[in-house]
Amino acid sequence: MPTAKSPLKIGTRGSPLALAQAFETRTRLMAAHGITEDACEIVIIKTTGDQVQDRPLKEIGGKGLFTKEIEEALLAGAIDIAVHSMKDMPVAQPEGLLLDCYLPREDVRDAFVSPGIERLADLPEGAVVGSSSLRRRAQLANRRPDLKLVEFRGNVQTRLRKLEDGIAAATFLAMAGLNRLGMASVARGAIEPEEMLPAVAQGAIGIERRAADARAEALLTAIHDNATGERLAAERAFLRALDGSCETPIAGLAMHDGGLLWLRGEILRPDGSEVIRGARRVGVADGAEAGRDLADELLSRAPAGFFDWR
Ligand SMILES: NCc1[nH]cc(CCC(=O)O)c1CC(=O)O
Repeated sequence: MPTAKSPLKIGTRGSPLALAQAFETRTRLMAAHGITEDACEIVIIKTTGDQVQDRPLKEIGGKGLFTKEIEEALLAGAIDIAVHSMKDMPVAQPEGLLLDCYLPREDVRDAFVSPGIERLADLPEGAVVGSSSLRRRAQLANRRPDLKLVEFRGNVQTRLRKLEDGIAAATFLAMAGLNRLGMASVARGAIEPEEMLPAVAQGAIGIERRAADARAEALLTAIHDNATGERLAAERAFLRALDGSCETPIAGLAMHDGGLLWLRGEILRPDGSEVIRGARRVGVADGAEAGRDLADELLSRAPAGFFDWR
């Protein structure tokens, strides 16, 4: 058990959303184990993704822009557990680390954010929308080739200011992040998965640890949400089989449905000119296999050159 003398060190990025997720993790650990706040110390770690604010992330390149420094701190023993947005996590972890604890998942949907327009469908012909997400950009270009897409980065406040300044008529954020920041009122509404399939693992928080750390394992087992684990096993296997990362226009969502796991996935050309969709319904324990199988199917249906952007 962590004590005030040897507290559990919880590593996190310093952004408001990352901190909210770290605090939620600490609260759950305290409730599950009857430990006090000073037995769980929050340690802020600056990552490459945090340092570069002026360029689209895909230009910086490389996987794990928000995770590399945190995983190094875990391996070095500077922290004991690391709290992550699973959406930003590479599909495989470095040797010696394990990522097998998930908190109950938040809203998986994307939010439609606009000062003047009620719904995505109400955007006028040729409207300017801001997003730096390859997935959202490709999905929007596919549904609404008339829209003009501009790059949009920065935290929620920065993006809202850009909207107020008239740089774009609308933007998109994860509902989960807005909910965790107590900012759900910023969203005009949530976009249903049928209209915009979310990113793999959107809305899920994962907690990583050293594989050999028995204390961390025992602490995390008590707060793990099994249903979220089953869904992410399917979604992440799908992404892994596509060799995807946050640099690729891929969407995937698994939901429990009538005792089964229902996995939907799609891959897009970055310019949105083509989308390939598929789905599987399998037993809850077979999600990973279904994810790989669905990825194989979509890849086999993709015409030559579909992945030229890789
Ligand atoms: N790529 C940034 C990122 N990573 C996780 C979230 C939101 C929270 C989540 O999906 O769990 C966001 C911001 C966004 O897409 O609005």
